Amino acid sequence: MDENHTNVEQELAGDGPDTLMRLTDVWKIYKMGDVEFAALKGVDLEILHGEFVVILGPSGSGKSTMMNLLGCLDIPSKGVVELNNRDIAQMKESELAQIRGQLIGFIFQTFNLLPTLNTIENVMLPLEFQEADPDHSWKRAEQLLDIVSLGDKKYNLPSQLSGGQRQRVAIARSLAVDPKVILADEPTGNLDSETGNYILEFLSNLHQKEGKTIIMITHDPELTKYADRVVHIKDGMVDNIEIIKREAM
Ligand SMILES: Nc1ncnc2c1ncn2[C@@H]1O[C@H](COP(=O)(O)OP(=O)(O)OP(=O)(O)O)[C@@H](O)[C@H]1O
Repeated sequence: MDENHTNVEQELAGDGPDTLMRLTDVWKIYKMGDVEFAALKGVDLEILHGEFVVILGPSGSGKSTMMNLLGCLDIPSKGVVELNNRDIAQMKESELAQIRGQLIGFIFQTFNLLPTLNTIENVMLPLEFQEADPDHSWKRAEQLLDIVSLGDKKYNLPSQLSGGQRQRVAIARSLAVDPKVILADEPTGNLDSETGNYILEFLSNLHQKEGKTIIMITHDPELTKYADRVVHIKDGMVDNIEIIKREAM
């Protein structure tokens, strides 16, 4: 087994330190011709394995920029982003792709379902990328659709589902490879409050019962109620970090 392979296996197993991700003096500077814009300005942040962290900030504060770094979709202009103590800027693209495909489940505000694939095909997609056995993928997708109460909508196209149902398909898809981390960008942004609440409770359940690390990005303070910590960001900087102490349930 080569060294890179071993490293990815460790990343995926979550072996090692308590800290899943560490951002140290992270800057992201976008260049538009001669003009530069600093979207993140020296962010320091640690995310622990098994935490539910909400990153909260107004529009333009740098949340999506941060999500791209936490999701290993981008690297910083300055500073270091580490995943299990390894600098992501030093990893090969193939290794980052494997991490994105197996360690992290992504959920987006706009659901990002493929319109020409039906519900079960959308859920199976990440497994197909991992070249999983098709029978196994089908069974796993069926099981996940049952979990999100959409067992009877397997053959519907996304256009034949409500917004809340589409987001439940997207959640089932994000869980297909059983990732350790769920990265959710405004997951309830396009949903009414009742449906949004269902999605939030579902994520909280994944955190409490299955120990998944949940990183959720939002502008809405109402969505912080299940978080262990809330990271407030403002103008590309961490304004403060709030630790939520909940009554024992
Ligand atoms: N590719 C880019 N080129 C130039 N500037 C960018 C780019 N992407 C983002 N920005 C700028 O960086 C800042 C932070 O953007 P970002 O999308 O991270 O904010 P956000 O908090 O996610 O906002 P929203 O809640 O509105 O999605 C904004 O001022 C934005 O205009």
